[in-house]
Amino acid sequence: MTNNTHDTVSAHEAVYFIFGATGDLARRKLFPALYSLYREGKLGERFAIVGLARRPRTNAQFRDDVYEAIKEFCRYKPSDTESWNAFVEHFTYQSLDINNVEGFRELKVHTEELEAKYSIQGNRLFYLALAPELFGHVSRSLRDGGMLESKGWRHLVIEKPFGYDYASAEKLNQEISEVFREDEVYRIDHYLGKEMVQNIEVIRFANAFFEPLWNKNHIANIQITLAETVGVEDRGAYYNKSGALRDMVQNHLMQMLTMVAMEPPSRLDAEDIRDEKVKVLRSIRKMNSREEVVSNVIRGQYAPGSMKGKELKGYRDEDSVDSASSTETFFAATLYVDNFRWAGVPFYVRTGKRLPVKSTEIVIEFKNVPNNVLFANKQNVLPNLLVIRVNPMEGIYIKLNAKKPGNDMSIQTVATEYCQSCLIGINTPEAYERLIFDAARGDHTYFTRWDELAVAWKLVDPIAAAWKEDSSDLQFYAAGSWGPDKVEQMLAEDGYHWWPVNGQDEDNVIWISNTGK
Ligand SMILES: NC(=O)C1=CN([C@@H]2O[C@H](COP(=O)(O)OP(=O)(O)OC[C@H]3O[C@@H](n4cnc5c(N)ncnc54)[C@H](OP(=O)(O)O)[C@@H]3O)[C@@H](O)[C@H]2O)C=CC1
Ligand SMILES: O=C1O[C@H](COP(=O)(O)O)[C@@H](O)[C@H](O)[C@H]1O
Repeated sequence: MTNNTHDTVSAHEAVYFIFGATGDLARRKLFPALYSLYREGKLGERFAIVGLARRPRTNAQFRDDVYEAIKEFCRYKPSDTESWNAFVEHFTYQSLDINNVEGFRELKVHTEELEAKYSIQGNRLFYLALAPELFGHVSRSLRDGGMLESKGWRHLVIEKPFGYDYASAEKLNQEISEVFREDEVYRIDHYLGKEMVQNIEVIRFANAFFEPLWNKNHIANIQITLAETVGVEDRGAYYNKSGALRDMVQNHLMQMLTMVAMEPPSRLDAEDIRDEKVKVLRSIRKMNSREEVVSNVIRGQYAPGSMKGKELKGYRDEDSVDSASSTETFFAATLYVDNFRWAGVPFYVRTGKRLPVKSTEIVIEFKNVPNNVLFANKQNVLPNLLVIRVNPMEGIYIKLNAKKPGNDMSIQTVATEYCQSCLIGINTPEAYERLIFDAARGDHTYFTRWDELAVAWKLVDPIAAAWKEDSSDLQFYAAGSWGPDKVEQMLAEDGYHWWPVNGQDEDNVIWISNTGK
């Protein structure tokens, strides 16, 4: 946590401004997250939520929208009328174009009324669920409209994507930093709000038997998979400019890699943790030429295919996608972290849309024992694995070798699993709940600092530039498959293979698990 972290008890006593309150993110994620926080007592009663967007809405209409959103997307369903009304009366709506400074002056008057009504001491959280090109405008209008003149704190929460490349991200950051200090800015990467991503620190730093092995001497390779079954849905216009590299790799994938690879921070403090993460990003080997990109990265695009018997169209046939698009919907790469701990250890990463399962997993494959007498007997000794299941199933398992009961030395793989989702059910806090809560209490730990973002862009920019030169390396894969064939080869060349994800499993494994399997 940063030094300016607020007391958790009073942190939620604030006015929350949702810019983009009529949009998809507000509906699917933000209103449900706020309701869950409320139901769990984390918002208290001294708070107000102001929805802002251009289209006209009365307070009553807005509250109806919030109701529908929560009914559809929240892990808690709206309670009885009395309790529901007690919650929703905290919501008001103002029609506002972010370019209209006069509208911000009206907002200031409205805000002061709300602060008086709920005894809020001037704490203001501005959540920008808007297109990134509007971030700079909003920041200026907030300042010019007098919205930053309050005696409490002001926190700016910004959605991804933060820029399109390093140059645009830097410009955006410059615009924001004319108005807000870095410690007032909370850049969302919702993967950092996921339970199991945060759990990486505990798994690593609270278990005596992992940390001594967590290095090149004992780890053969690390595999990170972010597989999605969905296609681009109705986001073709955005996605076609972004592709998997900017949509998933520059942010979510890099963030997970840094959590796995970072040095233990000396304190569990936001700045110490983020310092360690930046060091990892700086150590990732850059690809400086098209040749290096082509030999280390595979990009793919889904072609027509099928999943669970359903025919699926190819990416180029999706709405708002151009029919000759070379945008990648799949990315796989071998990355190296060139530092003492990880020298020579391949980090195999892959992400894609229209893959057979929805699953985010991190696999740590340990090296085989140095002198395995059992190998001589052609025994099937598999490497030990630690698997962190991030999404949608949450949990961890380790795979070990044990003797099969009997007279010979046959070997049996045993997997011991902690399935968190099986224990807690699907009602675990959503990433957005944690992140809104942390942003209110001033904890930056799970938000990306500017220097992290800058280095991440500098890593992916050369890849994008190499791809722009020529698209001959783009591979097609059938929707519903595991991506281009070359992806298996990428590991096979190093003598490895991708471990199955999402509970797909090999024969001959005994599970000891709280799933009951
Ligand atoms: N949707 C999602 O799941 C995710 C979204 N994001 C990011 O969140 C942000 C918002 O996304 P999303 O909700 O999907 O986008 P939408 O297009 O659904 O919503 C955009 C919102 O911005 C408002 N808006 C647009 N122009 C103005 C303006 N000039 N003044 C005031 N309000 C304006 C719109 O309302 P109106 O037209 O009424 O003005 C609308 O409420 C984007 O940066 C996106 O990349 C990130 C991760 C996931
Ligand atoms: O940020 C994004 O993430 C989602 C995947 O998130 P998850 O929590 O469902 O794993 C992805 O579908 C989307 O394209 C991307 O913008």
